[in-house]
Amino acid sequence: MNTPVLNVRDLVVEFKTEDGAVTAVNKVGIQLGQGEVLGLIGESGSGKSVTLRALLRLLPERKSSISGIVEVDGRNVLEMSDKELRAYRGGETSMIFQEPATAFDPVYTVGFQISESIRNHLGASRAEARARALELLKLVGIPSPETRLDNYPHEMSGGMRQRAMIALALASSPKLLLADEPTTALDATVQIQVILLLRELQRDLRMGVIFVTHDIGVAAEISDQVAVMYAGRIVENGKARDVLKTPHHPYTEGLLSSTVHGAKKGETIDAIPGMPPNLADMPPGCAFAPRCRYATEICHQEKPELETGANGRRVACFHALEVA
Ligand SMILES: Nc1ncnc2c1ncn2[C@@H]1O[C@H](COP(=O)(O)OP(=O)(O)OP(=O)(O)O)[C@@H](O)[C@H]1O
Repeated sequence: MNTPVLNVRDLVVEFKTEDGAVTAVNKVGIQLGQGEVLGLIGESGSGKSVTLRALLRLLPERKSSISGIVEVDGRNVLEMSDKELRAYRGGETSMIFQEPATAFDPVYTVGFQISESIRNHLGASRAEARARALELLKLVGIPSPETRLDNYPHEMSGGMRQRAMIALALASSPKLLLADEPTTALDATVQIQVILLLRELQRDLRMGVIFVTHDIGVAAEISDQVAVMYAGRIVENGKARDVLKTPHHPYTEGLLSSTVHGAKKGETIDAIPGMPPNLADMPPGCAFAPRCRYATEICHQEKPELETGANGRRVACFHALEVA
């Protein structure tokens, strides 16, 4: 791997709930090189969003705890002071969301908000920041950017707002971009355009990107490496083309065959029977065992570790060879 921009080790996130403590993210490790895209996939509730939020320490402080190592560009985010965190969020690391309304304040123009971010993070003058904001709107392919600079968020279409949010995320020249299903709310053609745009920007700007998606096709399109999450753990990780072509974990295999069957967002995945476990009541062995057609006795008793094999592929399954 080239210079690592992100090094995550043993990341654990616990929430205090009425049912007791639940571990939403369990010993997650991620290595991401400069200019590399990681596609993070898994069913709803598997811990993808919580992982991204943990990387920005955007979790309810009193109701959650984070431990492990999160190094961005060599600095441990979990040890940053409040002041350092304010500079880091939307600075070295930016995030884009499914719904741009979460990123923009409705009472200010888009241009003003992008300029403010440039001024805060890069210390530019007002005029410089506005000129750079204009460049960014052009870069993300917004037509008539001079006019659009003075638009309020609600004056833009969904696809355009999404592009504007990407411009906002790029305002600080981040090293790491976290994208949480940024195209799910868009219709299919706009989705493809936004994904191609992100891919192009990421290559040109050499950013590390974590891209969360339900959609295996999107993951295959955009990712260099893929990590598959199940019940808070990474169960498989490796080069995108290897993992998506020959999965070694039964869960990845199930996700892939459900895509082949044409399951769309919101449809039940018929290739994987049953439901993910309740985090407050986890089975003693492998969390996937109750739904797994390969499961044997050991799977119901012991948790498989994430083992590294050939080509850097990591898999947590006693039956990985059989699946492969
Ligand atoms: N503030 C919270 N308090 C308690 N539990 C939480 C909190 N936020 C998330 N969780 C739990 O953490 C688990 C992981 O949630 P997360 O949102 O990361 O899943 P996800 O994989 O991103 O799903 P989706 O694709 O639906 O966004 C879920 O079981 C969720 O209920």
